[in-house]
Amino acid sequence: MDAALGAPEKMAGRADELTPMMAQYFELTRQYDDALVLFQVGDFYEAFCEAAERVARLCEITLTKREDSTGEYAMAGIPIDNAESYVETLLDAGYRVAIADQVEDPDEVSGVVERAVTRIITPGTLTEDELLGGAANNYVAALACEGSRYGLAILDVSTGDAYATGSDSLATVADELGRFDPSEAIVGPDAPTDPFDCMVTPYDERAFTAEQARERVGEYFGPPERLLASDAEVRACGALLAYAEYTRGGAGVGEDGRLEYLNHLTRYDPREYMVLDAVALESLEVFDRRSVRSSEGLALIDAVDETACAMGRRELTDWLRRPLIERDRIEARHEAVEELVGAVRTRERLHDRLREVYDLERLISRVSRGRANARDLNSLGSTLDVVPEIRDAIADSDSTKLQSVHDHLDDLPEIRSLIAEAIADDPPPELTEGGVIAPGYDGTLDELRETERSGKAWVEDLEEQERERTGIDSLKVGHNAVHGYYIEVTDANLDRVPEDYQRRQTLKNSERYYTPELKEREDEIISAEQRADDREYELFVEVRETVAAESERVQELADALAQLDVLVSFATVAAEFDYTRPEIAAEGIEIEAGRHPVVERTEDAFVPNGAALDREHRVMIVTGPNMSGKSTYMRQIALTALLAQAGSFVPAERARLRIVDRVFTRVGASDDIAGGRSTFMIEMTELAEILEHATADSLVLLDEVGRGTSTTDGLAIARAVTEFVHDEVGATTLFATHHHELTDVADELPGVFNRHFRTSREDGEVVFEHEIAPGAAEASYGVEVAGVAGVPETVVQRAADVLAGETTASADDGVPTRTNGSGSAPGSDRESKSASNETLDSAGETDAIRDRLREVSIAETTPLEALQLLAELQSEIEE
Ligand SMILES: Nc1ncnc2c1ncn2[C@@H]1O[C@H](COP(=O)(O)OP(=O)(O)OP(=O)(O)O)[C@@H](O)[C@H]1O
Repeated sequence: MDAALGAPEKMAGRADELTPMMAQYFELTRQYDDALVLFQVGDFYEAFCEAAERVARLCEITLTKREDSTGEYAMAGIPIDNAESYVETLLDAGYRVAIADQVEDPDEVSGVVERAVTRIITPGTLTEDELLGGAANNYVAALACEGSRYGLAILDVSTGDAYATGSDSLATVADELGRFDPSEAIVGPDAPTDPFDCMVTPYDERAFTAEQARERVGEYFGPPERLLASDAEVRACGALLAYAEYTRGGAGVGEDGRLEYLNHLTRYDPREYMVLDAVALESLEVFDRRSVRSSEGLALIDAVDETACAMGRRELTDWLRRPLIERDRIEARHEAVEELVGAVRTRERLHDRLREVYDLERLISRVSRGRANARDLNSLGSTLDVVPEIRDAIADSDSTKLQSVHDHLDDLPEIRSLIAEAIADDPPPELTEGGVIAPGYDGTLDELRETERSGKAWVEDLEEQERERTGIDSLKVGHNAVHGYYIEVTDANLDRVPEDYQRRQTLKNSERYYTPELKEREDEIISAEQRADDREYELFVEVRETVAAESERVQELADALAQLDVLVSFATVAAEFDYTRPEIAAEGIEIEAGRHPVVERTEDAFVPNGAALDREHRVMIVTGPNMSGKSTYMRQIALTALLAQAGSFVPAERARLRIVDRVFTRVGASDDIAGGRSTFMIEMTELAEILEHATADSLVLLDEVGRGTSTTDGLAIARAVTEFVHDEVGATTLFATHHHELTDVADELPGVFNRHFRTSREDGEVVFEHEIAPGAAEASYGVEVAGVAGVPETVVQRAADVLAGETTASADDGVPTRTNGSGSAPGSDRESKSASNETLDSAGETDAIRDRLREVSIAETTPLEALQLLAELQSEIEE
């Protein structure tokens, strides 16, 4: 157990003697023993004992100590005003943070102020806007297991987005987690933690019991069996709701403990969407640009994001993460986009209006949690104000999708006018200091403000009056926070001070007075002001509760606006970058002049390429030198399918696409040095996954499979995989390879065909044309590309010599030779130059090295070990 968590040992020993404040701290640390308790003492959040040491070290703040009659305790304090950055540091270090606020006004109690945990901040349940990076969703997940069935629930506490799904396969659960990428997870008893890539903690087992879970799900979403498919799902959902309530620590939770803004759950079957596992999302660079290949930091989402509001951006993320597989739904989106592409003015108007839309999902969540201020309500109000115009703009649309959005655009008229009438125009962020309620909304408040105003006006006139009465021209009337109103007279005029003046304060060169009447007015002003402020707060809370009661309608509106924003965004991108509406077909992938949506933005002269695959031509072997464009081409086909199924138009002149159930990728291996898995091992694991799960409806991208091992093994594996994919799986497959021998398979298997990337030579240099053409490439040009990439000339020349020598030598060795069309490498003019090559002929040495290499088990060798071996072999040769 981490010593920084739970009740400090030092206090446990003398629990009965602790001062009342420390006793409170002790009790809270005992109760919230899985979180670091930050305990409010005035303007600071304090931690004590081991927790203080940990906080001080992590947050780099000074460790002090507190001494009282019971002893000395280490103490570290975080200033409340900028607690966020410190809390973030603690979360990053893997802690949950329980915030224990003072829940009583210290001025109003004698003795120790009551404190309570008002929220527990955890990575997956953040709602503090400052800590949430921008518009993106932040998810917490729960996994439960019942027999062989897994149930997964996912929730964004800041927006109320909730999902549930289930499967018999842990791999499917892992794929779904790959889509959502949660930042925290809780797991039920018996549920595995290995599919998670985030902070995972077991949580109170009781919350996972069927009985408790069923009850809780019922409270939020109605009868569980109407919504969820298995007990495992119910248990995951119930536990997740319990956890979300727990982290709210009672604040902003309804009377019955409910989080009122959570009232909609999307239950889906993983099979309702195109499956995109974490490997595919990463290698296609859908959300993050991780590899060095794609240019200038753009991911797919950046290339197609013209959304106007934060909700739209989140919705777009969701559509790209879960592309559809139902033809009708896909075509409904295309139809809407088509209509918006054609209606330029409407589209622009919609975009402009949507920019005025605030993040309703987060606003309503703040409203329900009792954390919204008057500015938030005004933001909600101004968003509702633009809804009628948005609704009008699509009122006459033909598209059924736009019509359905239209029907959900409810501007909540009563809430809109309530906010307009009740909330002041430019309110302060605080709620207790007045200025939040508009004049005219409440008679009592207006009277109080009038009393305050007329009192102040009387005071303002007083200076002039008293100057006249006393004849003292320099007399001043002023106010300060400590002494209130006063009349100030300089020492030179003290002899003219009237009798009814009573001394209030003596300054260096003057005296300050008050009169009984001034005092009376002052009391009136203060009391009216105080009562008005209290009244405002009371009214505000009433308004906020009325709005909270409509959270479900606000969420529906938010959802409609978000969908519209994505459709408008797709249409804007389509118009600006010349995308076309894909035709959804029963069979085949036919693309004319297709482009890579990201690379085309950064490559000045992007060369469009087509593709034609169908049942008779289902496996395309793509050859061509390094850098000729193979990877770009394969990804562009997958991205075209993904975009089309997300509902977007696609970057091509024409596209006819079948629906794909899953995209598999095995492209570019990255070393997993920390995990101790070799490149080859990763490659084979991913390959195994593909071969096991791909179906005839899948799209499979294989990039240089078999690269991490010897040429012979690599070729053998590549060939076997091609045959298996062709014969057994039947998936539409693109296979980029440097094994030219693989292109021979096209002659043997009917569904396999060759394409290559054209290159030409200009002044002895390779020129990449980036154009795909029928048939196989002639050779790989690897050595020339090394030259283009800046490898020193001597090395390139040496490589050219070795290559020529090897080609000759290998024929004698029985190692497979290149069998491209002409039977000789395109650099055949080099062969004569390297006739005197000496490297590969000292037989004994070569044999010894070969033997050692043969003994190496590549699958079990880490990159570091491989480097070591290489170094040893090199030194042997040198000796
Ligand atoms: N159709 C195209 N038009 C213009 N430029 C392109 C095109 N396709 C690719 N490129 C450019 O060529 C570069 C190399 O492309 P890519 O990585 O796809 O080549 P490759 O053949 O897969 O290389 P390797 O065999 O080394 O993996 C890319 O960075 C890209 O900028």
